[in-house]
Amino acid sequence: MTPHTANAADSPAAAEPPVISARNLSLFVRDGRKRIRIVSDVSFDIARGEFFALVGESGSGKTMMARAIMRLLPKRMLEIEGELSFSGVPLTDLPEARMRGLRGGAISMIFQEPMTSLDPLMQIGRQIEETMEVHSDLRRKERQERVEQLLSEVRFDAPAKVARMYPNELSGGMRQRAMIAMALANNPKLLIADEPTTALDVTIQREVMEIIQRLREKHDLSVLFISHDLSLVHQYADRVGVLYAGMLMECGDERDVIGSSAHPYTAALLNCAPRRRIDGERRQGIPGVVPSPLNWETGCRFRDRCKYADAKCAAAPVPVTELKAGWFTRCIRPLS
Ligand SMILES: Nc1ncnc2c1ncn2[C@@H]1O[C@H](COP(=O)(O)OP(=O)(O)OP(=O)(O)O)[C@@H](O)[C@H]1O
Repeated sequence: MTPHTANAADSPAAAEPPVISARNLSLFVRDGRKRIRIVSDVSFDIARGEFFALVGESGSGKTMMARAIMRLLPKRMLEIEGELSFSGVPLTDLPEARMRGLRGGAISMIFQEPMTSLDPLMQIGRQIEETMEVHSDLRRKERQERVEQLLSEVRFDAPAKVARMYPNELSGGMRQRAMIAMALANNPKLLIADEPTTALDVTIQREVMEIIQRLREKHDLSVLFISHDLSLVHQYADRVGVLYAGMLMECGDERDVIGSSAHPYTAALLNCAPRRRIDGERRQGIPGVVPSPLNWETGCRFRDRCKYADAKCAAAPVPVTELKAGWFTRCIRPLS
């Protein structure tokens, strides 16, 4: 399948391999003796410094993609087929010892719930220092200085004071910022952010997004942003991948995917998004539910919920069509 990638020649990072490259990637989980495919034939690249958003309804496979990149689950629980590489290094067969060096080092991740990463019994500064102990050879004094520098980068006015605090002394938004500081401790190349702002109110959400954006610009960080929130994606992403029932239905520049959605699923998702409500349109859910991986059939997986579908959509696997350089869709009659 053709890679879902931006026009490489236009990219300033054309000479170096993408930070993330996925080719015909499928993921499988085990349920007893059954091997269940939960992601099918996904291809995309994330270039250096690029903000790539993965969107889709609950159960579409976004989190499992992130887990595959971080290799957070052992092979017996999450199997990877196809190619997945990080800055040219294949991740699929990388020995666990080397993967541990990348995780929390060159690749780091933040979650919706900061307490997934933060230890409630340890001071914030100490926790950030610990990640540096694993991945760097900085001395104690240097680590402590870096902790304060990181905390001020995520806009704490009194970093030394925050370093001595425990997670329960911070508000939700402050905890999220502390988690970002921790994720940045070892100068990652890739930050995976899985619904990092979903639990926060709108003002704090903006603040966290602005921090991620600023850090990304300052450190040339690539971001894989997993979200349901298309208005945030519209505002911050360079490129967007739309995942549905484990398949990438559309992928391309934010301007194309959000601005002129080619796949009826992208259009339907946008129709549910708050941005459209502001325009005065009524919010509509997409009728029906995402099919379970146990019930995937040949043909387009969205067809039962698609208002444009006919018999042809069920007949054969849907090929990927390139609409223009770097903009792909998996629909036999794209809207654009
Ligand atoms: N151990 C498992 N056994 C069976 N199915 C699984 C297992 N783990 C995950 N799945 C299925 O994999 C699919 C992808 O789940 P995933 O959590 O990646 O979706 P998501 O898009 O991140 O959803 P959300 O937005 O709710 O987090 C879902 O259909 C889920 O039911």
